Amino acid sequence: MTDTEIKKGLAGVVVDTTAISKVNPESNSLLYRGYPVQELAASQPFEAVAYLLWHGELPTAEQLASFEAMERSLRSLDPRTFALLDTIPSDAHPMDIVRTVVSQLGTFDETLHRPGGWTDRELDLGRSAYLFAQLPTVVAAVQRRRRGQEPIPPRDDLDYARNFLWMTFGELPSDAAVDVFRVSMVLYAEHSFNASTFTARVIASTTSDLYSAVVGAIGALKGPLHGGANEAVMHIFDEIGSADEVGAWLDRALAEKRKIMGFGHRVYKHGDSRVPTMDRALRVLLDESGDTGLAGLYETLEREFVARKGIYPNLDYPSGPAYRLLGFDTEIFTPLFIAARVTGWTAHVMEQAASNALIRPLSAYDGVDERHVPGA
Ligand SMILES: CC(=O)SCCNC(=O)CCNC(=O)[C@H](O)C(C)(C)COP(=O)(O)OP(=O)(O)OC[C@H]1O[C@@H](n2cnc3c(N)ncnc32)[C@H](O)[C@@H]1OP(=O)(O)O
Ligand SMILES: O=C([O-])CC(=O)C(=O)O
Repeated sequence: MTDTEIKKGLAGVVVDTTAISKVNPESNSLLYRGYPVQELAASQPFEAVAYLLWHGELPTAEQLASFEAMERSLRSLDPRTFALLDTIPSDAHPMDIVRTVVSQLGTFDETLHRPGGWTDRELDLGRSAYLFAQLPTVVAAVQRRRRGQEPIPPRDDLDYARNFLWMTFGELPSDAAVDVFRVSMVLYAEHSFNASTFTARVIASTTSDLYSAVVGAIGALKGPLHGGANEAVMHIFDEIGSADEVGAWLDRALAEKRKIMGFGHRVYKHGDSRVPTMDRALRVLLDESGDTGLAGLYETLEREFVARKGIYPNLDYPSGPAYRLLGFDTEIFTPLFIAARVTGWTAHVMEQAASNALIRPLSAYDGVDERHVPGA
């Protein structure tokens, strides 16, 4: 061992600068390119937020129209993607399926077939738009396949949020419900150096390509300590059953030292900046559905856990029940997070490339002392 101070999990370590988002735990705020996320969630289509993250400015009306037209033109899946989906076990986890498809999309990109141009910004903007447009079609197809349903082709008369829901369910919910979905996408889009974004930046730092960075980021997002928590929240709800059971369930879970999914955060210690906005959005769906059982469970678990531990919900806590009320399978919740976060990941890949240094920290060795192979 050396005397070097080890920051396990890189907690509190500042590894680089970023101009993409600012997470401020003191003021409980989150800015995308300087704009409070709440203002973006209240006013912007998700397409405009993607554009903002990549370009640094909100689009003009003309820029938005041209970006939307491009996005709509890139939505259809290649027949080879359907063929790939047919080879994957139908009960494979949707995160693994989406990760595999993104990997395949990288192989379709002929600009990557030879070294050179792997980190070109103009090409990366095109690749980012392509993934942004393809992921809803992929996730919707994966959701439908789980239910034994045929995929529904994209509709270029619908915006991102409406088209996503249309391709998944073959019908559109109320405008209020569509808006809840749009808000969730905006809130999930970006969050500085979280584990999956950092993974993407590590991969980009080797001057590898953007698809490889996104595939790695998906792997990091899958874990329940990170993005997988929105799925895990609903497993916990299903395990508890009803509000009446919360107290006894929580006592048992805490005695067993279980982590309660959807609570806690590495950076925010007084609550997640995005939760009030997502909580209001969830309440729209709870009111629409009249599901008092789910509302009671959601409120009681939060109240009882905060009272016992003083640890607050993160974004995954209200998002889980919101996605259930929108009609998605629990295992599709984290793929929805992928579709949103691909905007932030790719913005970070381009930022890393623009000012690159190979990311390669040190470790302190604590294994056995030097020894020798007998007879060598
Ligand atoms: C979009 C996102 O990725 S947000 C995060 C989503 N993840 C989750 O919701 C999973 C549940 N939460 C957690 O596991 C943690 O809060 C994390 C991983 C998110 C952040 O954790 P860290 O900053 O590493 O803190 P750490 O896990 O060390 O927790 C500190 C203490 O609070 C406790 N704690 C933190 N979160 C929780 C929780 N959800 N349930 C129970 N105890 C918790 C820990 O057990 C630990 O207690 P101890 O000091 O007595 O050992
Ligand atoms: O910032 C983090 O560590 C996790 C998180 O909330 C996110 O990625 O949205």
